[in-house]
Amino acid sequence: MTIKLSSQHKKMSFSLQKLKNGFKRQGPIVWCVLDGYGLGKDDPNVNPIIAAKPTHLNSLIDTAKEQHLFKAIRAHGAAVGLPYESDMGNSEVGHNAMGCGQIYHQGTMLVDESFSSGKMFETDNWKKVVGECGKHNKTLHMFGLLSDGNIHSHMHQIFQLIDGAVKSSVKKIRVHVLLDGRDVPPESGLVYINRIEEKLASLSASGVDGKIASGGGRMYCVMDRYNSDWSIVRRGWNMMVHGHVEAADISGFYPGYFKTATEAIEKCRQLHPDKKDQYNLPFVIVGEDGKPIGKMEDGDVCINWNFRGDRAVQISRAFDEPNSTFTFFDRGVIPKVKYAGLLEYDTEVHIPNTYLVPPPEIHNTLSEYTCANGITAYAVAETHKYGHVTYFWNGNKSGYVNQSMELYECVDSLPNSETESHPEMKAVEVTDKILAALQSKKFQFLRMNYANPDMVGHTGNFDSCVRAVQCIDKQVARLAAEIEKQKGVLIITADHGNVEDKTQKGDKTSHTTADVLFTITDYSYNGEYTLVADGVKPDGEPEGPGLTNIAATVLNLFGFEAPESYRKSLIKFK
Ligand SMILES: O=C(O)[C@@H](CO)OP(=O)(O)O
Ligand SMILES: [Mn+2]
Ligand SMILES: [Mn+2]
Repeated sequence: MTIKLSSQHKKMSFSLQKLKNGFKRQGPIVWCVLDGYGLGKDDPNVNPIIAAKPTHLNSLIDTAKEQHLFKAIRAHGAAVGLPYESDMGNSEVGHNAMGCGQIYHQGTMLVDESFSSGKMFETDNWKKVVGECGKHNKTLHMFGLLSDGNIHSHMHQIFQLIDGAVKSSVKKIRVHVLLDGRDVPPESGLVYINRIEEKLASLSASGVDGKIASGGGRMYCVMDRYNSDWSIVRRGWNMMVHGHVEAADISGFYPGYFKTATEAIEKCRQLHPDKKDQYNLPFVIVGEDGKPIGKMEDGDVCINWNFRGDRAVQISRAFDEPNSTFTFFDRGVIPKVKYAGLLEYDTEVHIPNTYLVPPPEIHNTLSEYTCANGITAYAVAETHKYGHVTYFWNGNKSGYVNQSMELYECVDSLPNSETESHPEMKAVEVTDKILAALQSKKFQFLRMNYANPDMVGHTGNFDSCVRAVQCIDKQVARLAAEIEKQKGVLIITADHGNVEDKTQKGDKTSHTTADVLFTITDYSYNGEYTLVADGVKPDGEPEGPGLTNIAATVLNLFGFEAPESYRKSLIKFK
């Protein structure tokens, strides 16, 4: 697929032209994202959505289909700025795409480009960080998600970093591995461990001592997001920086300190067969003398190889910030380590201080246009997805676009570990919040995210997935009833697939490449428009439709022409 890219640097004026035909919807417009709700097979044995029989959602979809206000749209691969058609969608690229109406080369693509051209290895930051490490014979530490899921990280990029470090004369590398099991099969960790161990062993031919120094599951060590649970970051910090496993994670059966990563993972699986890679207990590798082989020392360097920001921000703060602002846990004696992220993770508050590849510069977001054109906006989600409808939505910037025009609200999530047993999560409370916002009549444009289909989808548990879908079905009915009362518009879509493709065995935990639904329920619909017909591409575009076409569609519903730089609206006026 050839994709015309948005200019990365062009800034536009934000005032919009009114539609020439005078069309405009008066009521509130609500954009509801069902996170991870893809269009799957019509088979209740593999698709929890079919098994759940979501009657309210189905009836909204059926009506939209009759009115030609329903489409299946693309949410993966090139349509959201990812390098390969085999790349499943994810929340970052999906919410970026929905929130900016344009296709940008996403982080992983920018990393691939700057690694393969060799550009990154010539940058001042690379020389300052890794070059100096080689020159002064210090240890290079590297950590991140050990995976080729291409959502937070990719193995081939990790290997390219290692090769680059060897070329820059680094002689000692210590790797801290976070097991995935969420973007790749749930118990595939040892496959990736073997691959990286082989790679590290091959370095000895060049006189480089490379070893795994510590590790643990991504959802239990390091990769928290949106300040949901700082103990996850603390556990990871202690194992990676201090070579220390916390007492609560140690038992007679699982001593926490091991000779090899494989031994640690196998022990953990015996102890907790239900936990799988994502929740693997932390482990630290020790040498013959029983001492950790990869504690961080003054003068060492540490690279975070994850390119995606949400789960990289908190650990970056732990490395970068002084005690005066970092109050989340006691970091102990902090070694003077030079830290670099693969990308800049938050482009508004600039986290981390040092990064290796410039991130996508997402300009001209929908929020900038709505704020500039007098449209008041509201956003809500529970903690696990709060940043998705704010930070990702606004192009990886964490603050408000215009606080006098917007309100963002967050409902506290339950801990991750309770998602499987409480698949209802906080959907009721999120709905309560948006209903209150609607009833306040303060907002014209309201967006929200139901976390359940995605978060429960990641547990792989089929029955929990069915309950998750049934729960959001009820909540969507509550939401729709209020929007109907206010003669507003309800848009339902999803950022990528996940929940629609599961097994009874529970061994499918990842996102998918499925298309997602796009449905408009317009409670003052009078046949004035439809969506572009099936098989027809949005105006003059070579491909599509996809998530990036929604923003222009929404601006049309507000009575505006979409800006030139946006992917085309899906609306056809009669
Ligand atoms: O949990 C996450 O970090 C990702 C999967 O790695 O899911 P999502 O993109 O839906 O946030
Ligand atoms: Mn998502
Ligand atoms: Mn997900």
